[in-house]
Amino acid sequence: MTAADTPVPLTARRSPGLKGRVRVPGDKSISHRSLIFGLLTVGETAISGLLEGADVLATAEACRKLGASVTRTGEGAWRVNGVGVGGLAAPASALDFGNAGTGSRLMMGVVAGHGVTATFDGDASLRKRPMMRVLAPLLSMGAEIVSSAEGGRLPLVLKGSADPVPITYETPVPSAQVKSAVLLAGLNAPGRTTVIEAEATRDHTERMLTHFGASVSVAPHGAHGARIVLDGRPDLRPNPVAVPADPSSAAFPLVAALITPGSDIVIEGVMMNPSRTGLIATLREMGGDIVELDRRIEGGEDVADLRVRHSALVGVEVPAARAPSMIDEFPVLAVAAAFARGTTRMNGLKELRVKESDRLAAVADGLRANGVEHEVEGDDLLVSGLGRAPGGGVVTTHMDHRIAMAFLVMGLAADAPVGVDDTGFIATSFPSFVPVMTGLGALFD
Ligand SMILES: O=C(O)C1=C[C@@H](OP(=O)(O)O)[C@@H](O)[C@H](O)C1
Ligand SMILES: C=C(OP(=O)(O)O)C(=O)O
Repeated sequence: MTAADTPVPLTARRSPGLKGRVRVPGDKSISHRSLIFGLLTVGETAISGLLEGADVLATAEACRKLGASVTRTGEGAWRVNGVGVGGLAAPASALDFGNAGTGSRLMMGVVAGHGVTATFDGDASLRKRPMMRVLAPLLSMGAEIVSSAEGGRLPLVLKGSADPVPITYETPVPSAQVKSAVLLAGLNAPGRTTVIEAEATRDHTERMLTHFGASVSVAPHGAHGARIVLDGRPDLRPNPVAVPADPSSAAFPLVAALITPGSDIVIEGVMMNPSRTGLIATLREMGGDIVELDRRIEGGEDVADLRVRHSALVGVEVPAARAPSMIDEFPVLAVAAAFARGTTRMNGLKELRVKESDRLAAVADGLRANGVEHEVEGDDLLVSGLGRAPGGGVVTTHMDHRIAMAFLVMGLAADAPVGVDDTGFIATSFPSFVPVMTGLGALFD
């Protein structure tokens, strides 16, 4: 099963300066969570600005199978009537999460903390991804794996516990999905569930717990970490969610404008949550002209309109500690690095190997196909930028939306066109990518 039944290739070619104002779709992380919190709340949760991408639609369908009524009332406008913490229904058929790590792993946490059994499945990419990182703490909370593919992979049958054990869990990998799964299971545990992170990851679950009335505290832990403590069995209260624009999607027009001569664009309402702005910090260090206009609070998150102009970029070193705040942005940063002068060294990219594809390998292959000098040293990626990229390659996307979008961006400024073998998976996170980019003047064929 794939997002598109047959691959849809596309080529990007050298474009005139990008111009105009755009808004990218709602944040994927917050969209998944808004549906899941709607499921776990009795009463009606109204969501605006929901990302209507395939990943999030799969989560909506799973919420229905677990007992919620989920309806679309307009573009990005959704209503969820949930069952409340402890009230999950046993699903009558498998929960199919398609390409989505976030949806599947967060819902494993929800199921683990309820006395129901559910089958989790996904596409060929999701079936390859490690699930034991999430299942290990959930098993210690009382869940059981009834059956699974090798190594706890999907397809998987998970039996939850009606009376989960509150635990203290130190996450061995920097992963918001692992943290969130434990906290979601802990919602139905009688007592305090604690998650300790050595490196703090995106905090959308913690913020949403507070937004829905749970008692949760977050304290610093070590130099870069966090300690999160949740009181179990709250009565969550419905509260509307306004989903801000996704910084991980904004990254594509942003880098496109920086590398395409003559560009001057505005990207509206981009979420500026500090746990997500590592790319913007890095591009500014590289000399990127990114100006925040009208910084404000929308839907409980800092947002800003970003004015981005073509810039002469230079290579920089990206510290490993910054990786969690830009983990999905490395493919497009590698493209920006090709157009910079000098070497950009990106440290600590181990987690890229377990995304929709092995992104470290996929990015390296894409750079090679387009004549960009680079090296993978352990878990670090070094790109030797010449201020230009030869292009001329066709990139294998491996069912990975971010690989497809990153290399299409490269093609807008490369000497020769850049092709990607399949754009079908772009619909998982940014279904309007091609029209949004075309509206700015990007040339695709
Ligand atoms: O919690 C989330 O919403 C996400 C966490 C990250 O994954 P990891 O938890 O595996 O780092 C990120 O890559 C993913 O796109 C979304
Ligand atoms: C890694 C990603 O998503 P997920 O883990 O939800 O599949 C992503 O969107 O880049």
